[in-house]
Amino acid sequence: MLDATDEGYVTSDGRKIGDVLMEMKNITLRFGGVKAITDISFDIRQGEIRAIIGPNGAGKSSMLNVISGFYVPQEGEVWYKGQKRPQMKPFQVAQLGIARTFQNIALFEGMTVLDNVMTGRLNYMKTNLFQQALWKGKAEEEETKNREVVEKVIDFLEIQSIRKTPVSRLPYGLKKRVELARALAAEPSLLLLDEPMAGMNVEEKEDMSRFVLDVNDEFGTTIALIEHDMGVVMDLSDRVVVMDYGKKIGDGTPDEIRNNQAVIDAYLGVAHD
Ligand SMILES: Nc1ncnc2c1ncn2[C@@H]1O[C@H](COP(=O)(O)OP(=O)(O)OP(=O)(O)O)[C@@H](O)[C@H]1O
Repeated sequence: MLDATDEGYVTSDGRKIGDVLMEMKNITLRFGGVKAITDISFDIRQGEIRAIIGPNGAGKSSMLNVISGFYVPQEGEVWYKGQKRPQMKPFQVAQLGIARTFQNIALFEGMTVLDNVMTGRLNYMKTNLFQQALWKGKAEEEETKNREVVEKVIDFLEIQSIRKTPVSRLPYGLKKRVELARALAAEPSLLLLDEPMAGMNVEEKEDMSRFVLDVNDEFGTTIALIEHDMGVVMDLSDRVVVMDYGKKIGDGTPDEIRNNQAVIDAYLGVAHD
């Protein structure tokens, strides 16, 4: 077991993981008669890479959607930065510094890579057209800052050469990287990745894994991800939550999860009581 105190813990590769950033407390989510999540609690700590895994239909996407504010659970509480988060719309959650990517790429296909990444700055564009006319200086300052962040992200994710290319012309793996760039442009405190490697070939998966690790390392961004590829999850994550039929059946380091009998049974399809 990790010796996670209130102040955090140190990973096997020597990274310092800090205080609790987000805490899910006794979350239950139902769709009519279907219980997608049953009484699940776990936390996400500052600076860590936290995975949520589980077989098909386990409730992973539902959980990610609760974190992002898209679904409101019938029971339980979401705590963020030490405060109970009230019921919020997804755009308000985004304003709290939580950005996400989607399982099915959700980019503006007709727009260039640069323009797509710029949309990640929308929450920072405070001046409207009227204000821009009145305070040209302020609007220019804002624009400069937005461009700076966007260019930094584009450099970081090595997509300079395609910055003017319409997204529709890009191969799948690069589209996924542009989605990551857009989420990063928001300078999130918590980055949610919904199956970042889905549909990728081995080389694309290796690239994406490297970028996820680099983002965490370079910007200190806390990352929560759901992913089907077990190899990727075990390599990338500091701690893993395992769900099965809407319940939490495991929570720990990749090594602990590998040796957890309930997890092994769930993946082998052992019958439930
Ligand atoms: N919008 C919805 N309406 C009704 N039922 C839903 C809805 N979304 C999910 N469910 C049900 O909730 C359960 C959990 O689904 P969820 O998509 O969260 O699982 P998952 O672990 O992400 O699955 P997968 O790995 O296949 O994407 C499933 O039984 C699913 O059918």
